[in-house]
Formats: sequence, C-alpha cells, structure tokens
Amino acid sequence: MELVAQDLWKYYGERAVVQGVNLSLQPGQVLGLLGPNGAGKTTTFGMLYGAVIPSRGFVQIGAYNVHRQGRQARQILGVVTQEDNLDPDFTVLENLVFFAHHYRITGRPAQRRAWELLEQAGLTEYAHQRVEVLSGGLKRRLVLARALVHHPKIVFLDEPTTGLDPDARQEFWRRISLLKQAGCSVLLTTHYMDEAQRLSDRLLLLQKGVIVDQGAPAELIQRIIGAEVAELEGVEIDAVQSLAEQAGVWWRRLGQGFVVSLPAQDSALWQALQAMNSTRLSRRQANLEDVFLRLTGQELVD
Ligand SMILES: Nc1ncnc2c1ncn2[C@@H]1O[C@H](COP(=O)(O)OP(=O)(O)OP(=O)(O)O)[C@@H](O)[C@H]1O
Repeated sequence: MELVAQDLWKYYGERAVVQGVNLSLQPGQVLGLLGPNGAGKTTTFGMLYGAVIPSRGFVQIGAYNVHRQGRQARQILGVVTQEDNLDPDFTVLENLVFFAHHYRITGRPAQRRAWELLEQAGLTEYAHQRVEVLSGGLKRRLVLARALVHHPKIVFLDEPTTGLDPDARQEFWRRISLLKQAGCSVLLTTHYMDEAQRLSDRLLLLQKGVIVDQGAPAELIQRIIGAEVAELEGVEIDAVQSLAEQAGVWWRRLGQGFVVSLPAQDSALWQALQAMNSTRLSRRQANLEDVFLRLTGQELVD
C-alpha cells in the first residue's frame, strides 16, 4: 500500500512549523525522517497518520484520505509514538488483548494474536506480569508488538530508540529489519544518524519544517560530501579556509576544530593538512552528520 503526502503545511499561530512537505512511501520501503530537535519531524509524522490536522495539503494511503477516511486508513497503519502509553493497570498480555479490541479483534482470535506477538517479541515469560516490571527496552518491544496487533501494512515509528541502551537499540533495529522482510513499509523519525543510515532505504532531511534534501543514505553522503573527511584542531581558521578554498573542497567549524572534505584522489590536500602543525588530525569516512552540517550549517545531535 502506497502512502503519498502532498504539500503538507502546519501552522501554530503565525508560525509555519511544517512547510510544504511532499513525500511518498513505497511498499516494503523504510523511509527515514531525519532532523535536529524542533525540525518538525513529530508534527509531520502526526499529519501522516492522522493525529495532527494539516493546515494545508493531504495524505493518501492506498485509496483512503487519512483525514477524511481516518477509520479505514487506521486499519492499515500501526503507530509507535514517543511515549510508551501502555496501560499500567494491565498485564503485558492484557495490554495486547485489549488493544486488539480497538480493531474488533476479540475473544480467541485476540488471545491467539497476543500470544503470537509476545512470542515474536521475546516477551512470553512476562505475559502475566504488570507492565511496570519491564525495562525500557522491553516496554518498547511491547509497544511495537501492540502496534502490530491488526497486521498493519505501514508502521510509523517516532524516535523509537531514544533513551535505550546500545543493546536494546540493536535489538530494536533487528525487529525493524524483520518487519521490512515481512513486507511492511516503515516510516521512521530519528535524530540518530547511525540509526537513520542503517535502517533507511531513503532519507528525508528536515530543517525548520522544510525538506532540504533526500536520497539513499550512501548516495546523499557521496553526493554532498564525498568519501572521506579530515578533522583537525589547534590551527587558525584563516589557514584552513585558504587551504580548502585552494583545493575547492567543503570545510566547516566542528566542535573545537574543523572538518574538511577529502576528495578520493587528492593526496596533496591530506599532505598539506599534515604539514599544518595541528594539535589533532584524523581522517574518517564521511557520514550523515557531515551532510547535515553542510546543508544546514547545523549539527544534528545537540
Ligand atoms: N501543539 C503545538 N503548539 C505549538 N507549537 C508546537 C506544537 N507542537 C509542536 N510545536 C512546535 O513546532 C516545532 C516542531 O516541533 P516537532 O515536535 O514537530 O519537532 P521535532 O523535529 O519532532 O523535534 P524533536 O526531535 O524535539 O521531537 C517546534 O518548534 C515545536 O515547539
């Protein structure tokens, strides 16, 4: 099922926090929405699944307009928001069973589906425990399981791994890959570039409510930065600027020092940087953080 959004705008008062977003999500694709805090990811997301009414524009999922035919559209969508919003009065199993009722799945089919999801999520042993005994990572797994109760074709994940430890994040990533293998499309917001790079087939880079660029992660990095960058500290800005300008490459301030793009074939630039007497010099693969810095002048993780 294809999702298409056309010319989405959202105003809060006079302020346009989302400005003319167009996007499409193809079946089986993972689309990442990447941007710093306040870029408008959650608002865009809300408009896509019907929780936020756009000031202008529309969202179509298959044959349904998300805002005019919300009930039909929601049958196709599973949503994991930033808050856990599990019901603390119920057990792990009950949280799934009662959620299934929203989709008119009741009785034995609801029980069967709940046990199936618990098994897939590795939560069977917690079935009869209250949700508050679960760790943050297990709660996130349960929230994802709950969003899948009605076999949605499109799954929305809003910053799904914020606050999780590295192991729990890896585990969550594995589950997203499994969803994709099972033919689901996934829309993901994140401000973690490793997450975006690893999971997304295509990325939309959002800044101040505007999509500033889009593409496959590797394609964006190669097109906008190149293969590698150098990082250096303890040198004068004028010296870096003149060297980069002579070489015709991109450079920026980064933290205490500078980042300079290193074209694949240009060993002369690297040698010149080595000769600069910096207090620290290293080279590494270019990444999405560099892309964001180049496009927006803004660091992604704040
Ligand atoms: N209900 C609201 N009323 C007024 N302003 C809002 C509302 N919701 C969001 N905003 C503002 O819209 C802007 C975009 O917020 P949004 O939550 O969509 O960004 P985000 O990219 O998801 O950020 P984060 O990564 O921090 O979640 C922010 O400046 C926010 O303060």
